[in-house]
Amino acid sequence: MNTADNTHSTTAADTAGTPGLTSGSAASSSAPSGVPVLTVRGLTKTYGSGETAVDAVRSVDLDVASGEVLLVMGPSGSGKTTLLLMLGALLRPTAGSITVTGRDGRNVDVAAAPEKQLPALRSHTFGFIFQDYALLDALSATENIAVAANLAGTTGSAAHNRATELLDRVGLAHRATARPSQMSGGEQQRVAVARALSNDPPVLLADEPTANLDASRGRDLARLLRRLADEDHRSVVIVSHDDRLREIADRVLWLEDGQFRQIAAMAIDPVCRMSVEPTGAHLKWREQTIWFCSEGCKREFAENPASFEPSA
Ligand SMILES: Nc1ncnc2c1ncn2[C@@H]1O[C@H](COP(=O)(O)OP(=O)(O)OP(=O)(O)O)[C@@H](O)[C@H]1O
Repeated sequence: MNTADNTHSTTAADTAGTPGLTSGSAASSSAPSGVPVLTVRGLTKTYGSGETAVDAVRSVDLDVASGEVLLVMGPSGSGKTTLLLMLGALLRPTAGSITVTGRDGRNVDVAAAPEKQLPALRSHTFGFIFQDYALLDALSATENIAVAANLAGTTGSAAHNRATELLDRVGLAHRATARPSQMSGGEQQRVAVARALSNDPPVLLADEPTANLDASRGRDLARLLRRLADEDHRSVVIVSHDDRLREIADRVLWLEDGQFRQIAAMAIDPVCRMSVEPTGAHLKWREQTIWFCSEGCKREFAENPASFEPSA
């Protein structure tokens, strides 16, 4: 990651920070060097109207480069899912443009595309990864991927071969005939990643992909996403609360009230590793202020601070 031509203004190294301390870099939604694949301007989504209107995303600008892993974090209700759904042409924006460059080099404004073009646009441009995997339990791992390949126009033995190849790529060749209910959460999410790759999309969009995985499986999944960006030059956009994903991100952006804000104001709870606002539970330790998401994490830290040191 962070190869020489990836001179992002906010890098994983910048934002990893010391647990409990605010990180030092400002969030940047501007383009890193590299070929832009997604260019977003003035993106806005308002749900409802009149007195009950909710401005979920407010005039957001964003560029995502080829091969870049972008992590969007933020509190619950800040607009992360709304943003991701709009990027993937699953939700119409109220205003703004989303220009995506396809594998053929052509630019399409997803926000302005006619409704009848959207299914084809989605299936050739985006791969989706969801928190709950969204696999069909009546089908085997191979069949789940082959069905997605079918929808993107690859049929018969070609679809089966593609599914087999992708299962191998995510390290699950030996689970080809297993059904989702026979697999662990980590395995199911890997199948979901393979399915997302079935149409060879330039952009992968992931909504809380590690939320249901334990620490080690979450890390494995994060590394897999990083590898797909590096090896295939895919852009990967992840929205998540999971601080572990910072390790593989080229940039971390903080969304709050539908707008990107300075990430410098955030701290990392050293116990649960969540990003937290430096406004609630805290204590002084070794002349530093350590911030927590809750009194529970603060208590846990106070009982044995040394075990939560960065190197622990
Ligand atoms: N279909 C909808 N109709 C009306 N309001 C909605 C709808 N979907 C989301 N909202 C509102 O839009 C805002 C942003 O919601 P969104 O789900 O995008 O946030 P989020 O950051 O993904 O939250 P979380 O982290 O809890 O998933 C919230 O105030 C939410 O209540």
